[in-house]
Amino acid sequence: MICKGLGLEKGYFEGEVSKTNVISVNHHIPCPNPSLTLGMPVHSDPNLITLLQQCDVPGLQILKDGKWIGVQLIPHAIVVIPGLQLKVITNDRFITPVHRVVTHAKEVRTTIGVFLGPSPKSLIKPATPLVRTEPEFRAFTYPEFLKTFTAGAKCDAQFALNHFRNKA
Ligand SMILES: O=C(O)CCC(=O)C(=O)O
Ligand SMILES: [Fe+2]
Repeated sequence: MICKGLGLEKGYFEGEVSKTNVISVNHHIPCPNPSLTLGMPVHSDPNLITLLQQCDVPGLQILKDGKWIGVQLIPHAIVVIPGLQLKVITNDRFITPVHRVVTHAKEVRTTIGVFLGPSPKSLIKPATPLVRTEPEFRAFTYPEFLKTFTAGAKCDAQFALNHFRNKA
């Protein structure tokens, strides 16, 4: 579906670019005063794409126009979060949302995330059909990206993207 929307050949995201598959279960315990702590800090997912199964307790928020918006709870729906590699490969067409998880005063929140990401040897670069003049990013391997992303234990998406961005 993503390939079709972008005009890329079917199966473009199959193979090395989506070879790693990490399943993570997040168990957010209640916090009597949710203003004191977050369930998960502000971040952008560094992988290719994340598929998230929420439960019936709210908590996930996306930053939009400087405001935190709660992600709606729809029973059995999967939340699709484009990761930073999708932003690079689509040459900035995809937005990788900044998100966080707030705590709930009383309820436990358990979610299941499937994180699809590139294999270590996969070379990440903007897809040629999506580049008009110059690609926005230079080619890199996923381990190179993660090293920059996690430098100083910061998980700073803008820093990592700027590091690999071709300057005008
Ligand atoms: O638990 C959630 O709702 C979101 C988790 C998340 O953003 C992540 O694991 O990257
Ligand atoms: Fe996330």
